[in-house]
Amino acid sequence: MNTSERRNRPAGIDVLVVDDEEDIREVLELSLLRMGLACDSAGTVEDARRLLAEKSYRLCLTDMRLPDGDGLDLVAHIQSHSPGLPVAVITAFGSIETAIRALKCGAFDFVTKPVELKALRELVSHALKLQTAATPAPGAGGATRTLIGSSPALEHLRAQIAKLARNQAPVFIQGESGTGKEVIARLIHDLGPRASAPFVPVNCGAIPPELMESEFFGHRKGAFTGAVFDKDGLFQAARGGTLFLDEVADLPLAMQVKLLRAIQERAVRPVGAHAEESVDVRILSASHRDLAQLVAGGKFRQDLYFRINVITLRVPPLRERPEDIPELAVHILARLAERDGVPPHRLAPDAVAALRQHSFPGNVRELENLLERACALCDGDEIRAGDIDLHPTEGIAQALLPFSAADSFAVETDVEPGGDGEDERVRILRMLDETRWNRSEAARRLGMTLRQLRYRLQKWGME
Ligand SMILES: Nc1ncnc2c1ncn2[C@@H]1O[C@H](COP(=O)(O)OP(=O)(O)OP(=O)(O)O)[C@@H](O)[C@H]1O
Repeated sequence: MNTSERRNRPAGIDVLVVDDEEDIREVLELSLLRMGLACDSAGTVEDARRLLAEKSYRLCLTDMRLPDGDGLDLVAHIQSHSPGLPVAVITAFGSIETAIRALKCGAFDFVTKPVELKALRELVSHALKLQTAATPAPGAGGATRTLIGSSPALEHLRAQIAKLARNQAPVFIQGESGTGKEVIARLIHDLGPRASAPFVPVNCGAIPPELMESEFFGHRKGAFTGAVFDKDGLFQAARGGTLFLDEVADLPLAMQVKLLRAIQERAVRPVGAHAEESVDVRILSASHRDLAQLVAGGKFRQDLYFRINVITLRVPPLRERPEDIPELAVHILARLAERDGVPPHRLAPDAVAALRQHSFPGNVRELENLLERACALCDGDEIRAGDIDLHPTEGIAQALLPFSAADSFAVETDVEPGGDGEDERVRILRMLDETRWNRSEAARRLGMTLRQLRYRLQKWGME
């Protein structure tokens, strides 16, 4: 570092750089200084610990291999002594396993060697935003209240969400349909340093396979018939923010390979383009299916599974937390009332008791649908048990069951009899029956798009 650069050094110390190679420390310090950040540096875990005990920093950047330990020791130390301090690790090029281990230990992000200025800049920018991001304590008010419920399971989930919002690790959200996986993904985004950038949800099951590459990575004008303009893909749309891959298990194997590459390289190549463009996005994904089982059955790539599933968040079904039902119901009734411009309906005690006993295969979405119907059917502003139709098409579902099981042999489908997928099929068929096969209305009531519904019907050979 030359004298004039030393003179320009900002007053506070922002970053602790830990690397045993002096040249690398110098390069990092210089790069950070040019971003207006001052650094301290340490060459060993012990020196780093001493500095951490003496001063407070806004970011710690550590190499993995140090003479007296490794970067993970430091990540663990910071987790227990300064949990608010974001720590990022520098890993050797290609050693993705190490990066994943670091993320699992609580590192907020990683960069690979040789450290590119652009990647460093993005990392620093996210780390510094963490200091100002809205990160209420678990259980506190604020944004976490968009996730309704106070059961121990939900409080635990809320605490995990607050933690995960602070790092950049890919998270896989597993839970039955309608449990709130998208609500949770949004929260992780909203509470983190990417909150001011876009959150882009994509239903992987709803994109026709032949359009997938262009939808995800964009295309150049003339790349194929109909490509009359350059078009950005979902990765570009989520730049700086979060890409939420909902129903990730529905991705065809060919697309899984391309996605893995994009995630690993942090770069995409639009269809018809010659060069890759780098994209900085955090990947969150979700499915109601058991990805590990799909991997075992050869339907999901193991390498992609490990990449997107650094941390798994399990969302419990509503029947495992019936104590959340009254609170959710009040919230849903208030929302319906606001939508319709009327005072909210109240739930009579016998209605609450009936709801608490129901098994809710469709989870919170089913509760929403039940309450919407009950509001329309009840007299006055109180919903009584008799106004709630818990099994609107019970007989029909039973009649459909043998058909679903038999059909699953004839049609190439990933629905295993008795599995989650079959629950979904019964739910969809019930709704179609209830709406006299009005697909748009059924999709609306099921909380999915018409395209998503059509995709499922096509998959089951029913359209
Ligand atoms: N804890 C919750 N608090 C408030 N609303 C919730 C909660 N859980 C779910 N919901 C509501 O339930 C509906 C379904 O939630 P969401 O779409 O997030 O579920 P999902 O698990 O992603 O479903 P799917 O697997 O079918 O895509 C939404 O209207 C959402 O707002």
